[in-house]
Amino acid sequence: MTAARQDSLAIVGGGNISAALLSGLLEGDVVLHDPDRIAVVERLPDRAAYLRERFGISTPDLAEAVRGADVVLLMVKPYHVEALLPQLIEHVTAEQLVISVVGGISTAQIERGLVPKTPVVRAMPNTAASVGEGMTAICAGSFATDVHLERAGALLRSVGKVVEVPETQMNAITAFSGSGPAFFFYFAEALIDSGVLLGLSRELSEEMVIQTAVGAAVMLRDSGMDPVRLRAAVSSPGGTTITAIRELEKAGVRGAVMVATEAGRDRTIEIGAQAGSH
Ligand SMILES: NC(=O)C1=CN([C@@H]2O[C@H](COP(=O)(O)OP(=O)(O)OC[C@H]3O[C@@H](n4cnc5c(N)ncnc54)[C@H](OP(=O)(O)O)[C@@H]3O)[C@@H](O)[C@H]2O)C=CC1
Ligand SMILES: O=C(O)[C@@H]1CCC=N1
Repeated sequence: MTAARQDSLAIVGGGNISAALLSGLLEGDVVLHDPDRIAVVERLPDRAAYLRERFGISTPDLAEAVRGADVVLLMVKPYHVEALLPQLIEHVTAEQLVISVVGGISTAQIERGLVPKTPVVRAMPNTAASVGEGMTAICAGSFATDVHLERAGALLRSVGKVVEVPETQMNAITAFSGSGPAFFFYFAEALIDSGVLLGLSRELSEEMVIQTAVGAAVMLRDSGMDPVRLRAAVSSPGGTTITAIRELEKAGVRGAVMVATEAGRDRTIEIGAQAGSH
């Protein structure tokens, strides 16, 4: 049996999200992509050397990476896009698919800087792609067809779950599931500190919080019960859990989470507007 031909990928920007994707594709129990078909454009020489060493990919210049690539992934910070597009237009053709994970930047903003009719898919992944448990939302730009969406979806599905959404939801999703792992890590940090406050060693507290988080995540995914019912099952009448939850409610933690994600969404909109105003 012949394996299906894999897309050759040119990834522009070799930072955190790029490494998460590479790790998911190349470091799991099963290697999901041929490293020879992945080129990463990274301008920091030390970082480029690290990526070559760790993943076995190549790190050529932009022209060489993009030449002949089926898919060009933009993984740079939003404020780098404006300077990047004039370089990309020199090399990217409308026969290639561009996938942008850049927070706050719309497909229209990307399309305006490329050769007319270049298909663009906007994606918002998260760093859990590194362990094959990513959550990515995708939407199509004006020139991307279902075939392009499916191609982007297939690549990102190999490192987690993918949902297709209207582009109007992308800024909210950036603040919600793009940033999402950071919120869970933040809560884990707080719980580990609280174990230390209660007199446990940091090592023991960390071990117990991590396993509790894994157990709770698997229950959320696999039990068929929603978070409200799962929490109710832990909260014995007049017991310790409901007493502690009363304190979280008094401190306004639920409201703070909502205000925080609204602020993240608003920041995403601001970033997009700043990028478009130059
Ligand atoms: N981190 C995350 O969890 C997620 C990030 N994103 C999005 O991904 C994008 C990248 O984020 P992240 O990986 O965290 O950022 P990083 O800063 O970690 O990585 C970006 C890298 O790209 C390099 N770079 C910038 N411009 C160019 C260029 N023209 N050519 C080559 N390399 C370049 C940067 O170099 P230098 O340092 O010199 O600028 C940097 O090393 C952002 O737009 C973000 O919104 C999306 C989902 C999740
Ligand atoms: O913090 C950020 O701006 C990016 C977007 C989503 C996750 N990280």
